[in-house]
Amino acid sequence: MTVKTRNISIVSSFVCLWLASLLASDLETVCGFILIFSFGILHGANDLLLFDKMALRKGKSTHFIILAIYIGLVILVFSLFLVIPLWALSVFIVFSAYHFGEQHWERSTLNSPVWIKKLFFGIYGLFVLALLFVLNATEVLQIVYSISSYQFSPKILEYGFIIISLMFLAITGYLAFKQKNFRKNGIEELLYLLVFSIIFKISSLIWGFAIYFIFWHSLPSLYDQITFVYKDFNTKNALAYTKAAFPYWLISVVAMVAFYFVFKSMDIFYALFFSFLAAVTFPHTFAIHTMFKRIRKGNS
Ligand SMILES: CC1=C(/C=C/C(C)=C/C=C/C(C)=C/C=O)C(C)(C)CCC1
Repeated sequence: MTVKTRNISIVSSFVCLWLASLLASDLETVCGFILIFSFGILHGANDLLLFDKMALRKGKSTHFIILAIYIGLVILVFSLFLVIPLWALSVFIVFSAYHFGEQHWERSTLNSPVWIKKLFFGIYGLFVLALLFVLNATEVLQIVYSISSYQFSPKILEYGFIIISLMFLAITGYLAFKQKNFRKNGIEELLYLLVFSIIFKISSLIWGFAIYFIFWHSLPSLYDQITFVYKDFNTKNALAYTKAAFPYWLISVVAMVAFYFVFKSMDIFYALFFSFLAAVTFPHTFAIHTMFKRIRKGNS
């Protein structure tokens, strides 16, 4: 994250927190979905453009091969949510955690072996998600039930939170001990975690998730993707990115709205929505991971 995007994230979070104190929880959820459907979906809608840009061989046939693999993967993951929902959900949470951690920490100079960095990205993301889940346990378990038909006790989330917190303490302790760079930003990062906890505690699940997902993940990611594809971030390039993403964004939003109106049940909608999010998240995580690798190598 750059200093500029981070400042935007901090200010927007406090504005949303203030909104949370004004809005009824149902309205918060509607606003949360509006944010997720706008910037959230947009930040993943150009994965095909990224894959095309990063492909070693360019051309129409490469584009169609990438498109076919992409569609195949999305259908496969979506189907896995129907057949083995708990496994699919667990893998989705681990992938998402890594993806959130990578976006948050990619720009900081951690001089550790690659595997420690990767482990740290994953544990950091898991810690943020565990905070969100444990502070909104009832709502989370209800959605997990609509996805998987398993009714877990809130204790599971509490134990999960304790285990992940211990892992997080161990790895941050190790990095703080080993690295001056890491210690330098430590207090600032801890304050962000405190801000996330307050947001997750005060907001409803979807609003809390949307605040983190949009302002701490999607907007910084959009900034990185636009800079990577068009070499510079400005209004013209942001518009070009949005134009390229528009057809994919529209298909996703129309599909989600159709799900809602066809099933007219919030439970089924949640199940379909998170399965859909997971299905597009797998190729997205891979696209962004490859993009960061290229940026580090200095060739885009
Ligand atoms: C909030 C939430 C969940 C997890 C969502 C996650 C993990 C989303 C990740 C999205 C990503 C990584 C998008 C792409 O960038 C559950 C457990 C499904 C159900 C309860 C509510």
